[in-house]
Amino acid sequence: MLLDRINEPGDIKHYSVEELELLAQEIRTFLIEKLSVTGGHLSSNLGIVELTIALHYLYNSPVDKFLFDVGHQSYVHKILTGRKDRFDTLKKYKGMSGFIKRNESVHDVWEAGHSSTSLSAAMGMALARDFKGESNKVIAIIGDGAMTGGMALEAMNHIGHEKKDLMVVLNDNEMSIAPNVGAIHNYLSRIRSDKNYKKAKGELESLLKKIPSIGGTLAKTAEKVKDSLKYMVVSGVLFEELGFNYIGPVDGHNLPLLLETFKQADKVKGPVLVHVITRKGKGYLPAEEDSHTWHGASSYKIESGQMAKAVGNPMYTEIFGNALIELAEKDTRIIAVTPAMPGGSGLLKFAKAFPNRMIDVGIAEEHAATMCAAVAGEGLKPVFAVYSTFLQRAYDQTLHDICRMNLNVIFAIDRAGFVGGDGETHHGVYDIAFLRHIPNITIMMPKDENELRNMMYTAVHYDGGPIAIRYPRVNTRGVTIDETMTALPIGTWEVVADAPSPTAAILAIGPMVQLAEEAAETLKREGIHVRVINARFIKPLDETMLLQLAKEGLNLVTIEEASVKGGFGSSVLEFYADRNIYDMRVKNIGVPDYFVEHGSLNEQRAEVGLAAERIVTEVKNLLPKKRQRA
Ligand SMILES: Cc1ncc(C[n+]2csc(CCOP(=O)(O)OP(=O)(O)O)c2C)c(N)n1
Ligand SMILES: CC(=O)[C@@H](O)[C@H](O)COP(=O)(O)O
Ligand SMILES: [Mg+2]
Repeated sequence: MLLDRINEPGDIKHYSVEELELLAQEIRTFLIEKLSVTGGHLSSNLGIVELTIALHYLYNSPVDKFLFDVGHQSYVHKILTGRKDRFDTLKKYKGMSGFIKRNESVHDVWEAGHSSTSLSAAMGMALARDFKGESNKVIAIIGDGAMTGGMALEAMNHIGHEKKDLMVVLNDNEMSIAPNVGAIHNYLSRIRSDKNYKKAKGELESLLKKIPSIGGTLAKTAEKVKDSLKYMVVSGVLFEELGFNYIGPVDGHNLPLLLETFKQADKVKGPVLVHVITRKGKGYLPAEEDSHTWHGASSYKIESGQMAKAVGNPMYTEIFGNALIELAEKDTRIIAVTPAMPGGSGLLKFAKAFPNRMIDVGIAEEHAATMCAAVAGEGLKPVFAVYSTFLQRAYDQTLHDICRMNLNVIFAIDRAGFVGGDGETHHGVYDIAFLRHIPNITIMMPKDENELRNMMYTAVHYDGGPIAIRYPRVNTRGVTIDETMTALPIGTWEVVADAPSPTAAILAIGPMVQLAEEAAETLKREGIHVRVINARFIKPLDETMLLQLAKEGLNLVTIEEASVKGGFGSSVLEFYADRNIYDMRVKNIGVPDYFVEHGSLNEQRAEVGLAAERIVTEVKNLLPKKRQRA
């Protein structure tokens, strides 16, 4: 196999085009085999095989810089840069990352995970290169979905102004995760059908030449018509107007054509955009026909080496999607908004039930947030469904446009906590810290699926301003679903376990409540009695309960699967400090101040000490010294 002989990009430089095409077939087979065991971003990587081979064949990584936008489609790059033998560890603990990782290879020059950063980075690398008087290539590989991200447009605006030598390869497969949306997508679609334009233009010219005498005048008029037609359809005029040299569209699976195209592009001075048309999932029919389902690891489950459609227990996401349908049936004010994640956010069924009430804005979290503010300002009930990590993009819009005007936006924050295989770029562990200090916002987290439903009911019937529900990327607790949903009194916590004279109280949020209950059982067996509190409102705190705990003189342990710095636990400390209550002994357990890498959820929790055993230890550490010795 050709693949066996590849340990670095230079190993393919002497291959013939026929051998490169054979290599592409081998890589596709390799990807399907490996990912049928490990999972991963299958369809995006199957679609970028020839393109990645062509780039490594023509250019010299790492001197020439390859910047993969998002980085989920960098498996072929990893294969060609000496990591094919690590694919059994893909997204595994201490194994190979599913994204570009600088500490993995010198060929990995720009990390991502969040979309639309590659063009800004390419501009930065070109700027630095020119300052240093170097002459390497800077090549950003960005998908049509990522191109809808605001950062990409900001960068293009600047690149077109500076006119530095750099290349943008637009990998256009008409798909984001779901089918791509937006005016840019529509524009690209028109270019993709460019052959129609060429045909129309040719026919128009030959027709005019046949008309004697007036033909000339008509031709001039027609020229204007043709030019206006050009401004509607012709390939790349949008990019040309932004200062790029546009080349394309070109078939991204035709290796000889790709090689020739890039050779042409190399002759161009200034920024050049090569528009490559690919098919997401190419080479694996189920993924070609339904690249949405086969986009990411959570979309399919591996069974006996074969890939099967998504199976498994419902996650909180499914409970959210079903409950939103129930609520929307009764409340026509409800509008669901997603930034390009309808599937991952559990809104596909909602979209079927209410086609005009599910709005996919593309990869545009900032826009989504401010749009929701305006929708709420007009008296409707926008539900902004967004992963915690991607909400980081909309911090200012949340503060400046939603909370400051105190508008009734509902935040459905999914993937709150560790996410497992996607690792540090995707963990939802900072939203408590970056939201709880903003005035007017209410933040909740359910301990189980019934509480999630009740929180959604609470949020829909709450008109006191912005309200957020955060829930994790884990299976639900499997409790029996109560058909009825009820409102929770804002700012009230729930005692889930108690004892006659507890020595301590454990304040837990979300899935940590279950760990706290387990810890309480263990402590009870050792004669140490504690109260377990489901601190289901992260903001506002249950001040009555906090003052009662102080009155009883209980030690406190707080636990959250979120940044301990600035998290829920620190808000408890602030509460007591603000009231000059200093004799409370409080221990905060949470995610420490470093980035936790990819692995399984359990491995990540174990690494940072989110475990019942840790709670037991911390409760004991807070006991009076004499009791600790007992
Ligand atoms: C800021 C941000 N929002 C959402 C996502 C989730 N996401 C990951 S890949 C992707 C689609 C990217 O589409 P495209 O760039 O066309 O790449 P393709 O998978 O089609 O090759 C999305 C929405 C993200 N990574 N970053
Ligand atoms: C690359 C990216 O950002 C998404 O594909 C993400 O990996 C989806 O995560 P889930 O699998 O949790 O939906
Ligand atoms: Mg795409």
